[in-house]
Amino acid sequence: MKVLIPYVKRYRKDAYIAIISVIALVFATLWQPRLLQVVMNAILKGDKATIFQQGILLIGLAIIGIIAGVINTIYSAHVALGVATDLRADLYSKVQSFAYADVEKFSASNLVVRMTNDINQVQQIVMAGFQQISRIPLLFIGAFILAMVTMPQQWWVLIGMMIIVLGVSFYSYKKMSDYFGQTQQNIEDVNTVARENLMGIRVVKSFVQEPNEIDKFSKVSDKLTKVTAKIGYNFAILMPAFFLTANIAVAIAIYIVGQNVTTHPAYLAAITSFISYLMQILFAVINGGFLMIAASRANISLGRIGEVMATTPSMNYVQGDDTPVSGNIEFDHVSFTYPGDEKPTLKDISFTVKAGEMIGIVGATGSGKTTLAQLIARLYDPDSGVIKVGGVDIKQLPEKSLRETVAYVLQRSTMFSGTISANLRQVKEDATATQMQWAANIAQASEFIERLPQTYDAPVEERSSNFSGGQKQRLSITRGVIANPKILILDDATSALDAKSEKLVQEALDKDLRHTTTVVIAEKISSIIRADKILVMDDGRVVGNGNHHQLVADNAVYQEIYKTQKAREGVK
Ligand SMILES: Nc1ncnc2c1ncn2[C@@H]1O[C@H](COP(=O)(O)OP(=O)(O)OP(=O)(O)O)[C@@H](O)[C@H]1O
Repeated sequence: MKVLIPYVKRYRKDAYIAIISVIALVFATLWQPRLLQVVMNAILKGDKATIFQQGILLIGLAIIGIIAGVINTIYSAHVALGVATDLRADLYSKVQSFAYADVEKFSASNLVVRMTNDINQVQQIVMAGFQQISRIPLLFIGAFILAMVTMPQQWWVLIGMMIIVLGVSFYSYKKMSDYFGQTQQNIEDVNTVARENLMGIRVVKSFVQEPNEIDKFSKVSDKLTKVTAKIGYNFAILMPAFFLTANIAVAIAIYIVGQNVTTHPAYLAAITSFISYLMQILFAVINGGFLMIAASRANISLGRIGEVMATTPSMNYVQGDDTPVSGNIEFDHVSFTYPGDEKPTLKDISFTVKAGEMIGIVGATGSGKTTLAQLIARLYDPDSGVIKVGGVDIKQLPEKSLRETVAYVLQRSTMFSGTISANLRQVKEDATATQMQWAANIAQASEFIERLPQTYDAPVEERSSNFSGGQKQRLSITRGVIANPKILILDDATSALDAKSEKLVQEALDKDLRHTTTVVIAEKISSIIRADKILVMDDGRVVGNGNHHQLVADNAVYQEIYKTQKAREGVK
């Protein structure tokens, strides 16, 4: 909970108002039974002046209580909303500072739950805290003292009731907070299964996986139901147990005091007041318990938020001015192991590419092509060796320089929801309509964009679901080339394009991005056949480096790939 203090301090004024108003509310609540007692006594005595005077006071006190309650709710909400908004913003900034590997470590969906569900829990506890935290002890102690003062002879009823009520509550709340901890985990499991299913709904439908998916979902959902039902049973027992205890205490008090009412009529007023205080004590205990449960849930959430906040990004960029670099690439004895893996994925890789050259990367699936490309874009840092871009170690390049130099187009990269132009302007802020057209022409995207009613201002849905696979790839290539990068990496980025379109993209790249170094990862040799240099990868190593003719002549792995594809596709 310490994490919250600096955030609450930012809303100091609202917090003070919330606390002062809650004190006024408690005062009004505690004083009402006392006044009622006075009014009742006056009624019994027929003292009209006191009835009138104290009656007005009673109404005034009730109004103060209502106003204080409203003010407290408003200002508690100000603090809670403010804290949640700031915490969410900080968490989001923190995640933005993460390296790709850090995001992978937590998983994207897990981070989303922390930024939404967990922040929500914290917001609720801050709200409840400012509404209840001072109210509960003040009400509890105040009502206890006033009940004692009102009917000191009934002290044992009060103490007896407190022991039973506190005992029952302690036992039940302890049990319930365990269940609430489990619920949190179960909700997360239900979320994960549902999200995975909905994101992969096409696969689910095409493989007729609905029954299996329903089965998977039912299992996690049943677990959640069971724990929730247990909480329900506990509540079902707890509430009547509380009220039974309170009612027994009240009944005992009435029985004992009732015997004296005929001789001491003032006891009637006192017992009314005494019962009100008993109810207030009960209210304090019940609310205190709920607050404890909410606090333990929020504590779990705060722990999860704190874990993200305490993570130091595994990659840092040097600060400094934008350093323009050329499109040369150099790998010098680079090896890389994925975090958590034992064996390296890339082993001792060395090669150089001159600015403006085209380099192809081929190799069996899983041989490390994408991993190598990711290292050029510095999504990961190598375990050993040096990667240079434009002659500069990429670890010495400010992030902005690297991003401006290297554009990375993935096979399944999606656009952000918004419009096509907004996506392009994320890469090149000041992109003009002509520049967008230029980029779309290269990617063979202008034809379908210009057929859309709003052309470049056409909407892009979440995960670009309103575009076909081929259109998504063309849009991604458009985004990749819009800023005229020094290095363009196309990671299987034309796989969904027909042969004719792919050829047109290649020709446009050759013509319009003549000075750009192009790194093309492809399954098909036809996509890289014209490259200045082709790297052949096998099990994390570069086992061939040359142009197509050289490799066909002397590289066994390349010959094998070429032969297989030639037979299948008729590659010349
Ligand atoms: N994020 C990751 N964490 C751990 N291991 C990974 C990760 N990404 C890839 N790998 C592993 O690294 C190896 C190389 O993967 P990579 O994606 O670089 O191969 P690739 O040659 O591009 O394959 P493909 O042609 O199928 O795309 C594989 O064995 C893969 O399982």
